[in-house]
Amino acid sequence: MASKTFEELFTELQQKAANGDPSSSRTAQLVQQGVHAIGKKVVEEAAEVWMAAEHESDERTAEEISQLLYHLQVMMVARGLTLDDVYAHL
Ligand SMILES: N=c1c2ncn([C@@H]3O[C@H](COP(=O)(O)OP(=O)(O)OP(=O)(O)O)[C@@H](O)[C@H]3O)c2ncn1[C@@H]1O[C@H](COP(=O)(O)O)[C@@H](O)[C@H]1O
Repeated sequence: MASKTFEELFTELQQKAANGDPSSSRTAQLVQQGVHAIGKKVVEEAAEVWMAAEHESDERTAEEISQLLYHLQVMMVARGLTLDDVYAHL
């Protein structure tokens, strides 16, 4: 059972970006650093997904995918995109 849905996480991240303290919120910290820093994390996490899928367990692969999805959501928030903006292309 998921502890939160993709949509619930996105709403939480929008709130953290708007009101969060960068000293305690990873999201607020990343948004403050900007799209260049967030982009580097997206690429890093994508590579970790690839390596986990080829060489590690299902659990580790799922964990890396969750971290990639988190950083993609942070990028969306930093760019002011909504979930609907992305869903329109799915
Ligand atoms: N789902 C996540 C999540 N997934 C991944 N991460 C971050 O991504 C990191 C994983 O990347 P790495 O393995 O590269 O970790 P790292 O080496 O410590 O990262 P760097 O300092 O090198 O960038 C974790 O340490 C977290 O900082 C997340 N940070 C927050 N969330 C959720 O986002 C919500 C808001 O969190 P805060 O903004 O921190 O309040 C909460 O529900 C959190 O559970």
